[in-house]
Amino acid sequence: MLIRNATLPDGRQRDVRVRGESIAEVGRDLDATDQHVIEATGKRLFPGMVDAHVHFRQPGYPHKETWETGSRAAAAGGVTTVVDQPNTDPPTIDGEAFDQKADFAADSVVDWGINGGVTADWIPNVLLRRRLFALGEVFLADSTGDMGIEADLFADALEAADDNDVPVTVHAEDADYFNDDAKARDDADAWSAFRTAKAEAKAVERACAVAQEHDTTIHIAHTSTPEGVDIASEAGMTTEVTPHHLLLSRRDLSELGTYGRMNPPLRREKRRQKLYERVVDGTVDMIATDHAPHTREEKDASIWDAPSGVPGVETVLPLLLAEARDSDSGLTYERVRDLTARNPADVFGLPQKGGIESGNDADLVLVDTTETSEINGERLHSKCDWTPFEGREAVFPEWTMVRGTVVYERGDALESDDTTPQEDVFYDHQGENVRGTDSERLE
Ligand SMILES: NC(=O)N[C@@H](CC(=O)O)C(=O)O
Ligand SMILES: [Zn+2]
Ligand SMILES: [Zn+2]
Repeated sequence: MLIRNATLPDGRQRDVRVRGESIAEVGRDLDATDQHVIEATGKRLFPGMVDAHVHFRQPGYPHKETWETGSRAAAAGGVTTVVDQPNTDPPTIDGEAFDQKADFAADSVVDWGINGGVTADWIPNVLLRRRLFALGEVFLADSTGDMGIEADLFADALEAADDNDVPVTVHAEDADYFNDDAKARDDADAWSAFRTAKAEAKAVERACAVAQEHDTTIHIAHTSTPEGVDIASEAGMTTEVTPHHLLLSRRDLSELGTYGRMNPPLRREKRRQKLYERVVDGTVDMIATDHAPHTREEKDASIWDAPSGVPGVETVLPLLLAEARDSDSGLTYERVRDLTARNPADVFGLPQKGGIESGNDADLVLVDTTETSEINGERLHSKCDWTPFEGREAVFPEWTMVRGTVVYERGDALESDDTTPQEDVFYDHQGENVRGTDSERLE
């Protein structure tokens, strides 16, 4: 197969030859004899996004999301690798729970990794011998799933992970710095007033100090404050930022209500802008969504009773591409590529992912950045039929390919002879564990 005359993120126009599951050649005027040609003139080709932080909710909460619906949403958003977090039921804290989740993940149309969780009941020796993507998110404070842990356990977990060469990701909030005065309020902003920016900064500081004591590195999940990013980056650790912390702030809460409740919470507009600067200038390593779907029924509660979390896996790359279209944002297409593909692949050690280079997996996304459309929650493919980004401009993929197989084609991008609107199409494809296959499972 030959993808002809695509514009790469750095602006070069190239043909890309896909053979089997891999990119065979990137060059100019490649021979198209006997090739299935996909015309890409005037369109941009990106490496598929590696989203290091999603919650696909199976096993345990299939009414919120399943591996089928979550991975379809990923594919429709140009995400070709997802990493699932451990706060499922059962939590992914032992070998059996890992294996059970891996069986569900077989429904995924995109490639995947599974993280292992840390609680007082975890079985490190067994868990760390599974093909884990990483240990984490290790919850330093309670979030959805109530998996918050004590300081001693964090240090033990770091040591165990280090001994097994498994990366560690951390949900860094410290409940000692939550502001109980906010509990007297019942407006949506009370959640942001309660889970303070300081609670994040303090937890990042402590987690980084423990990592340094153990002469190892950690990755801070969903950093929501410039303070948190700076502390982590100065300590030599890596960070991710979510699309909601990048693009939304406390100002949006009057409209979002409990649909804007997540952990860590939305911050003041000033902080959001400083976070954005750090995403632009390279201090932040990657964007990850923390895709955390909950149903409308669950979200329609008081600010203290509603569950924390917002979906994001289908809208992240489309939103970032819309930002990159706007030259005032400072965000370039190359930076978007680094934040969504190259850096997560580097940080988590996936040499075959993250770039349009010969030899890499053919994980590709074709987009037409000359046009935007408005995000509409009901048209998204997650079970969660709402989004905090309703109405925002976005650039959705025309198609998404995972290891050489087109897994998704957007309906209105398909050629059609009549005027009836075409449905989006998903194709059968079995995503693989990016850490290795079942048959290679270590015992
Ligand atoms: N971010 C959230 O607010 N919620 C996440 C858990 C988490 O990432 O902390 C969830 O699983 O719902
Ligand atoms: Zn978290
Ligand atoms: Zn999370």
